[in-house]
Amino acid sequence: MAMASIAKRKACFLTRNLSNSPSADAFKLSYSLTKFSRRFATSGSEENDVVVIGGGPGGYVAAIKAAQLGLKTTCTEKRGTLGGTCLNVGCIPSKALVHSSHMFHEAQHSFASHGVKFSSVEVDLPAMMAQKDSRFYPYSRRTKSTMSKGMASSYPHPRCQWTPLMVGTLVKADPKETLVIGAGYIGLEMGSVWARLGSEVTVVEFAPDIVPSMDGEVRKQFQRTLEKQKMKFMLKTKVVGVDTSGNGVKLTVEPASGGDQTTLEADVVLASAGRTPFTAGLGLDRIDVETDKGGRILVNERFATNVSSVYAIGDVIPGPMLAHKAEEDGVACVEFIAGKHGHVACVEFIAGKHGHVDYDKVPGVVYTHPEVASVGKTEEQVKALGVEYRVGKFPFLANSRAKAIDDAEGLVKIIAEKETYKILGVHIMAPNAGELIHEAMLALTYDATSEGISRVCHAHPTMSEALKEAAMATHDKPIHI
Ligand SMILES: Cc1cc2nc3c(=O)[nH]c(=O)nc-3n(C[C@H](O)[C@H](O)[C@H](O)COP(=O)(O)OP(=O)(O)OC[C@H]3O[C@@H](n4cnc5c(N)ncnc54)[C@H](O)[C@@H]3O)c2cc1C
Ligand SMILES: NC(=O)c1ccc[n+]([C@@H]2O[C@H](COP(=O)([O-])OP(=O)(O)OC[C@H]3O[C@@H](n4cnc5c(N)ncnc54)[C@H](O)[C@@H]3O)[C@@H](O)[C@H]2O)c1
Repeated sequence: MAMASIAKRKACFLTRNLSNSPSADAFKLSYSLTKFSRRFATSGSEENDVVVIGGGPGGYVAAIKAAQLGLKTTCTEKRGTLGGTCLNVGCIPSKALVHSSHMFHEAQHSFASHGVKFSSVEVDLPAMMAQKDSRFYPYSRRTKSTMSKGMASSYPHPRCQWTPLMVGTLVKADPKETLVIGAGYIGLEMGSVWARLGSEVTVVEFAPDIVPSMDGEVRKQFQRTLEKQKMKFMLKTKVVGVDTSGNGVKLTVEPASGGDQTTLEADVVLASAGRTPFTAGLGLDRIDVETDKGGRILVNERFATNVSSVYAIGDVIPGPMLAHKAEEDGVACVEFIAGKHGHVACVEFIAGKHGHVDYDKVPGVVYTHPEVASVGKTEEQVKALGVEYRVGKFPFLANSRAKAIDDAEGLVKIIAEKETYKILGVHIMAPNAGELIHEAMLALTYDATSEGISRVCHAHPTMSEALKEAAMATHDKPIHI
C-alpha cells in the first residue's frame, strides 16, 4: 500500500496530520532512504514532493523510483523493516520454506535413484526456520535506511482478514496433522511445505476446485499431483468455526451448499482463506477518499483517488494481490506524478500516451513443486468470451531435460486465437514454471503468435523447448510426441 502526493501543500498536510495523529500504535517508523538520492528524503517534518505511506513492494519501489526521478520523497513504514508483507511474512520467507522442505523431500525420495545415498536424513526445524529468517532481515538492512520515529496511521493499508498461521507461528511446532483453510495460493504452498515435512495435510476449500482462477485442465492435473504428494482435499466444504481452546484445534465444517456440520481435528490449522484490504478506521473518511464495498481504494488509470494529490497502489486497490503487481503500480504511479511516461513491463501505451499497468498481463505463479504459472486467459475464459481459439499442449514427459533430471510432471498449454494464432493465454506446470512463464509474458506483451514462438530456435536440452513444442502443436505437430 502506498499513497503519494506531489503537491507540497498537500504533502505538508499529510505529514502534519500523520505526526499529530493520536494513534495508539505508538511505535511507528519513518525511513529516509538516503541511499537512492541526495534529494530523496530527510525527515517527516519537512516538505516533500512525495510522501509514500507503507514500505512494502508497492511503497518502497515507488519511493525509490520517485527519488530516481528527482522528487524529494519520504517513505514511512510502521514496521521495523522494509519490504512489507512480501519480505517480512509473505513471498520471501514462504519461498525459503518451500525450498528447504523440497530439499528434504528430494533427499528422502529422489537422491538414491540418482546414486546419492545417505544413511539417514532428518529435519532440524529450528535450523530451517533460522535459515528462512536470515533470508530477509539482511535484505532490509541492505537498503541502508536510516530510521526516525514519527508518522502515524491515518491512512489505509492492506491487512490479512485471516492472519495466516504460517512461517513464524509454526516455528518449533512439528504437527502430525495439519488442517488448511482455503486451497488458494498460501494454502497450497504452505500446505505442501508441511506435507513434505511429514505432516498429514488436509485442505478444506469452499469452492468446487482448488485455485479457482486457474485453467481447468491444468488445475485437474495439478490437484492429482498434489494428491500424489499425500495432500488431501475436502472441496465444496465451508469452515464455519475454529476451536483452539484445547490441545490442538477443532474445525467445524459444513457442505458449501449447507447441511449437516461435522468436526475435524488436527494439531494445527493454517488459515489461508484470502486477504482483504483493511481501511476501516484509518481516517480515509476524514479526507473523503472513496472505497468500494470491499474496502479497496478506488483509483483511476493514473492511480489517483477522488481526492486531489492522493494516490493509492498495491494490495489496497482492486487487481491481483501480488508483489510484482504492486511494484508495477508503484513505478507507473510515480511516473505519472513526475509527468513521465513510458515505463516498460506490463504497461501499455494508449491514446494520449499515458501508460497504465495491464492487469491481464500480470503473471501468477503457485510455488509448489512442480510450480504452476500462468499469464493471460484460461480456456474457460476464452470460451465464455465466444472467441474462436486453438490449443497446443506439450507434456514434460516428452521433454529431454525434464526426463534427464527425472522431474517430468507437468505440461505447457498455449491458447491462441484460431485465425491469427495470436497468443491469448499460456499455462505451465513444471518445476521451474515461474521462470519459464516470462517467455510467454514477452510474447503476450508484444502480440507474438504461437507460430512465431514455434519458429524461434530454443537451446537443447532445456525445459523451454516444451514451450516451443506446445506452440508447434497450435498449428502443426510437435516433433517429440
Ligand atoms: C504468506 C504470503 C505469501 C505470499 N507470496 C507471494 C508471492 O510468492 N508472490 C507474490 O507476488 N505475492 C505474494 N504474496 C502477496 C504479497 O506479499 C503482496 O501482494 C504484496 O506484499 C503487496 O505489496 P503492498 O506494498 O501493496 O503491501 P504490503 O506488502 O502489505 O506493505 C504495506 C506496508 O505498509 C505498512 N503500513 C501500513 N499502514 C501504515 C501506516 N499507516 N504508516 C506506515 N506504514 C504503514 C505495513 O506495515 C506494510 O509494511 C504473499 C502474501 C502472503 C501473506
Ligand atoms: N505465489 C503467490 O503469488 C502468492 C502466494 C501466497 C499468497 N499470494 C497472494 O496472497 C493472497 C492471499 O492468499 P490466500 O491463499 O489466503 O487467498 P486466496 O484468495 O488465494 O485463496 C483463499 C481460498 O480460501 C477459500 N475460502 C475462503 N473462506 C473459506 C471458508 N470459510 N471455508 C473454506 N474455504 C474458504 C476461498 O474459496 C479461496 O479458494 C492471494 O490473493 C494471493 O494473491 C500470492
